[in-house]
Amino acid sequence: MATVSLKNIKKRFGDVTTLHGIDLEINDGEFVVFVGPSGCGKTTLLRTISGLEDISEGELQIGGVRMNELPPVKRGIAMVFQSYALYPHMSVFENMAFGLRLAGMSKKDYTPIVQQVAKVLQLDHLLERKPKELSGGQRQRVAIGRAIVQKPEVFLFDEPLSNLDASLRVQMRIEIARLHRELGATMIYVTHDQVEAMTLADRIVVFRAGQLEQVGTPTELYHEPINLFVAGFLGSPGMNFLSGTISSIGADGVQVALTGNQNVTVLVDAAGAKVGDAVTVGVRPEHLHVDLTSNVLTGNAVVLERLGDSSVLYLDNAAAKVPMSVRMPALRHVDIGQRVPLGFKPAHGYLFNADGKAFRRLDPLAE
Ligand SMILES: Nc1ncnc2c1ncn2[C@@H]1O[C@H](COP(=O)(O)OP(=O)(O)OP(=O)(O)O)[C@@H](O)[C@H]1O
Repeated sequence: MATVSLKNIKKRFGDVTTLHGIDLEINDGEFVVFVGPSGCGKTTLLRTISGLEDISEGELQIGGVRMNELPPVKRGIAMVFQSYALYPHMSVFENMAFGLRLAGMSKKDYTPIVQQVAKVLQLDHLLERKPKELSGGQRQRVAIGRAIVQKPEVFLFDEPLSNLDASLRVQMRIEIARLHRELGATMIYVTHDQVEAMTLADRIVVFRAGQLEQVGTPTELYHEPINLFVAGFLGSPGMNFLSGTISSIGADGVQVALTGNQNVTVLVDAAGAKVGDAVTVGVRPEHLHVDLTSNVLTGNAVVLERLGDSSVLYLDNAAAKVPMSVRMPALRHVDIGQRVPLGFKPAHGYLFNADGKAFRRLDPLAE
């Protein structure tokens, strides 16, 4: 059983505290993705789990056994880094076999293991090559293969795909998802890539300044973020935020008077709110449409980005601090400077109080 249990984990570098008491239970076989802004402690936490960094306070258990004092090789984990960290003078075969050889396994015993994993990763025809004779994607497959041959119970990935080009990233992402299914191992994965987080994770952990902000399935975090920070962090382009005050509260939702004489209704549970409260309305770019006549917001087009499969239009709006983004059909044309009215359904809106805490949405998965 490779559960990973973090109990009040703290990490200090000298006087500076980087992790402020992390509590997290990861299930056997679960795929957990860590996300958060640069410097929030994701890599540090991964390194404390692996044993590359000491834990200043708290307890780490893997499979129910305390790991704090054990060296990395005794923890049943393998780590894959962004930089691949392959030995340049060794062949692919030797790189993949390195850990097994170090553990004292004979060549006769490790050769079939390396060959079998190389086959799964489509590296079998490259075993004699040196890392410099490989593409980035092939090198990262060697690094992953080197981890797999050790049959770890827990894989730790630190931005493993960030050095690859876009199409290779997609291929490798699919490969990692397949490996997770086939190996059934527990995986902890750090990334800055929204798509990797949303598609690979059973659960996503959002970090902020050395603390857990929210833990949940990708769907929960996307549709029911607990606060403005999580709402703004997941989604690309990010959620639009519009400031205003509550003008009425009824059974069909909360009405908000937005800056700039715009009135919208958002379908949320208004517990704790009262008329006159300052609030922030959130709307995702994909939920704003030109043909909707409810909750109309009007903006002046400033930039139209054509992405091929769709376009993103940016508009100035009196209630938004930064230009609002709107996902548009690929070929729709909008002139820069044109005034564009956009509506959204009340069920698609989000509402946050003055402290940034989200009100509970009444129909979070509404089409
Ligand atoms: N060895 C170290 N000594 C001192 N401070 C460190 C050390 N390693 C990390 N830190 C600090 O700890 C904080 C967290 O760093 P960490 O690399 O874990 O962040 P991260 O969330 O992984 O960031 P990124 O997404 O940019 O990789 C940073 O402020 C960093 O400067």
